[in-house]
Amino acid sequence: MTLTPQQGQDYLTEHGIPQVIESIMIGLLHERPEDPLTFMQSCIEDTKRIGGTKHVKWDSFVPSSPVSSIFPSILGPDIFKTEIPQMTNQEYGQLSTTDHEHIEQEASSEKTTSGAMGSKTIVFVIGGPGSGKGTQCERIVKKYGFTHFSSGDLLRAEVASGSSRGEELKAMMGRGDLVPLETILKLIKDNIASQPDSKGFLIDGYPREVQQGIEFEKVVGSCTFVLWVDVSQDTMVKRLLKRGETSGRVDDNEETIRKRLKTFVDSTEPVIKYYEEQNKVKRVDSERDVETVFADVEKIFDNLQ
Ligand SMILES: Nc1ncnc2c1ncn2[C@@H]1O[C@H](COP(=O)(O)OP(=O)(O)O)[C@@H](O)[C@H]1O
Ligand SMILES: O=c1ccn([C@@H]2O[C@H](COP(=O)(O)OP(=O)(O)O)[C@@H](O)[C@H]2O)c(=O)[nH]1
Repeated sequence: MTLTPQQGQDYLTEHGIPQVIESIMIGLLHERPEDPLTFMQSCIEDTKRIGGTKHVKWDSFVPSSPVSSIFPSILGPDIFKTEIPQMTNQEYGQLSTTDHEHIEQEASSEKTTSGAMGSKTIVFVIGGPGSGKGTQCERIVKKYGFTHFSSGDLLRAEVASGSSRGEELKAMMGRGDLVPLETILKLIKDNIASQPDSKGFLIDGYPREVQQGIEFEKVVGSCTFVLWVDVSQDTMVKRLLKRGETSGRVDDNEETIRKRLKTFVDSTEPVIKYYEEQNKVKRVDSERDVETVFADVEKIFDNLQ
């Protein structure tokens, strides 16, 4: 069969191949491994594990990314005639050179947190919007004394602080989009570092996408298990609309709720699959009343003691 150049290009683009190859090249340039073939092989395996080429970002194969902005310029913007893949929400590309340098410094200092975590318990609490994550976390904190960080609350505090990023973050959250990985990871990492005596951490509403989990485990520490607060979409919508009557949240409205549910299905459900493959997921059925759900949560945490 004869293949026109256009058909060839379409085939590659449809399967997300140029982005993956570019990302692998960026990873190779950053890491310069002695055995590049093994490195490339593990990038392909990672791509399969995170659910396919569409989940690969430009810095997916760069440990403690983001890296220096020199990489895109080394490769040139038109390799394979595609755009250089940007970090989530194209945020990285919009930052200034000074921001890039600052983030790079932060990324290297992030590596130090990892050792300090030792064998502390880290629980990722995952579930759709309004599934009851915060409600169960509150009870876990009371009974088991863990330190609770809600990623959404950290972002809302950042917005409320009036920082320069606040308005941008507010707009992203108002649309039900995910904020850039680096932003939320830095907030969580700094908060964890501020609690050196904690016996363990509940990270509520994070990771929202597989790459967030991978980066967290690289720079902070290994996740002990994932608590999956599972409930139907109908129930989530009902609870969120009810919460919206008093929460004052910009995203507790029908249109944004629909978008958040889609983000959950597209980006966060693969996280559950990723950790299920590592046998790390503990599911609770949150369709029932709060105390009945918590009775199941207690069984999980009692087993940790
Ligand atoms: N098991 C439950 N049964 C009924 N309502 C619940 C239950 N769990 C949480 N809620 C209510 O649903 C809403 C969303 O819960 P929340 O904990 O804020 O969810 P999330 O943190 O997952 O967004 C809140 O108004 C909460 O009071
Ligand atoms: O790691 C995170 C956590 C939250 N968000 C943003 O914050 C919003 C609210 O998140 P939260 O966890 O507070 O709410 P939920 O939707 O789970 O009730 C999300 O829709 C996202 O826009 C994000 O981008 N990354």
